[in-house]
Amino acid sequence: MMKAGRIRALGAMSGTSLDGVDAAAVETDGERIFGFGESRYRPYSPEEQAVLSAALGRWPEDGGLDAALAVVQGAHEEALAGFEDIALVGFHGQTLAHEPRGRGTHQLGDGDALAAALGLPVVWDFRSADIRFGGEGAPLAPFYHFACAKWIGADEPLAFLNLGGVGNLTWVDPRKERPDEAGALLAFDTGPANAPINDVMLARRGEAFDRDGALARQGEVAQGALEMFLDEGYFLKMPPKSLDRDAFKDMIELVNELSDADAVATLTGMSAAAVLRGMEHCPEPPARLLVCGGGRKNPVMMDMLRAALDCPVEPVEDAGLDGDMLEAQAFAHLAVRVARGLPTSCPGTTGVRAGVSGGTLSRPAKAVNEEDG
Ligand SMILES: Nc1ncnc2c1ncn2[C@@H]1O[C@H](COP(=O)(O)OP(=O)(O)OP(=O)(O)O)[C@@H](O)[C@H]1O
Ligand SMILES: CC(=O)N[C@H]1[C@@H]2OC[C@@H](O2)[C@@H](O)[C@@H]1O[C@H](C)C(=O)O
Repeated sequence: MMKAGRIRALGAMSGTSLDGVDAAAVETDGERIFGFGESRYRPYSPEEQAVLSAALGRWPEDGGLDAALAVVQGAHEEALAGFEDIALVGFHGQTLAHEPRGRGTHQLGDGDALAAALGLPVVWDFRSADIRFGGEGAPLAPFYHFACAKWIGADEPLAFLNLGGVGNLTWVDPRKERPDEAGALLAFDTGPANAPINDVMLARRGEAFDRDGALARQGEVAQGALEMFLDEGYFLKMPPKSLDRDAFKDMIELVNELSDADAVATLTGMSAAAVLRGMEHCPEPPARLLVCGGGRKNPVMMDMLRAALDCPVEPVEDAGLDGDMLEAQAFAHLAVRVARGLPTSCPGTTGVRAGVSGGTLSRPAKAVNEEDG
């Protein structure tokens, strides 16, 4: 087990939107952030996206994943090569399926092979242990959000919202010492965020997403469809709770009869409404809501949140953080926690029975020999 001490770790995240791999370096001891390093975005090509898309929903035992695995490994090797002074890598992998109370969770990726390719120790498979101990396996960024809250000097409760393919919310009390202390964190997936908008944009317009909310701005939210969406049982469940990317795929049918602009406006309204429902679970009103992920660049979605919330709704950049790289940084920070045997989830974040340190550490043969000597 690694001793306490600050190191430069590199994290990689490829999210549910299947757009590419984010890689970012963080100086951290797994408890505190000391600074941020370089970052890189390595997009998936349309061909690679098609291979990954075809693999969504598959489990390791289903087989037939060789082509998708080659895409994930190749893209990560490119994304992670050439960073300087890195001591440890956190490799999230590409989520293909997530059924915490069913078959488990599946992040495609081979940490042994990545460790060998990079010549660096790699922590991977972050979510399985949490599920084995009764947790949702997600979200895992909250322990990093706690460190971010300390880094920005917050002294009252605040919330982080990630608007990726799926949305997730973390309420943080930075007055606590540790993230796994009772009452320090409450986190859960809010609902779909950009995934259904992207799906409709692609099907109807041949475009990957609704840039700057331009189409949603021209439409109106269909209230009937919005109410039917909010009747979903997921919104009645108490947190912690987590979602598969396509858990709400059928919601697209609710907007089938609408014009393109009204359909996209309504899906944008649904994502915002899901967040607003989630905000009701905060133990205390947060002083501010800091938003990361691609959805913070959608002014229509941001304005819907602002119109309904009492607290400021800001992109995380307003607090000096990088909203494109926050999740990649999270897996760098979490990798250090795993190497030190510190928990990466707790009852407040995933519903796991007690704090658990997830993840598997793979060392390249060379590093093992050096340590032995
Ligand atoms: N300028 C923009 N205007 C509107 N939407 C945008 C803009 N830029 C990005 N997005 C949305 O954000 C999405 C990408 O978000 P992000 O990279 O945070 O997702 P992810 O990390 O793949 O998802 P997750 O966090 O669920 O794993 C895009 O697919 C798009 O829908
Ligand atoms: C199973 C899985 O990959 N979940 C992702 C996904 O994308 C957003 C949301 O759903 C969140 O639960 C999680 O990612 C972030 C990084 C997390 O674990 O905090």
